[in-house]
Amino acid sequence: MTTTQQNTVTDTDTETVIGDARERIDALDDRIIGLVQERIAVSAVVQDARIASGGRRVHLSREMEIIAHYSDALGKPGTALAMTLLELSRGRV
Ligand SMILES: O=C(O)C(=O)C[C@]1(C(=O)O)C=C[C@@H](O)C=C1
Repeated sequence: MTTTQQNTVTDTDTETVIGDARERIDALDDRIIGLVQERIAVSAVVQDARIASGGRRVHLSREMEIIAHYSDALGKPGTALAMTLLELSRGRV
């Protein structure tokens, strides 16, 4: 096998690895989006119940717990992710 042929095989393998991994990423992203949509719906149940009983939409101490949970698990970007999830779930404050 010549060097050029070896490189061709290697390039094909690389494309297969990348293509397969990207399919898995796309499938994971679909599941993550589904989970985010589910989170938004469950959060609405909590907010609606609180508002119906005379409370407010926003519960800051609970938000601090959620942000801490994400930042403990994922570091500083976890904070941004938690804040994005909260904004998606209760709108902008
Ligand atoms: O856990 C609550 O009390 C909620 O209302 C849910 C939720 C959330 O999406 O996590 C939404 C708004 C509140 O400010 C805090 C948290």
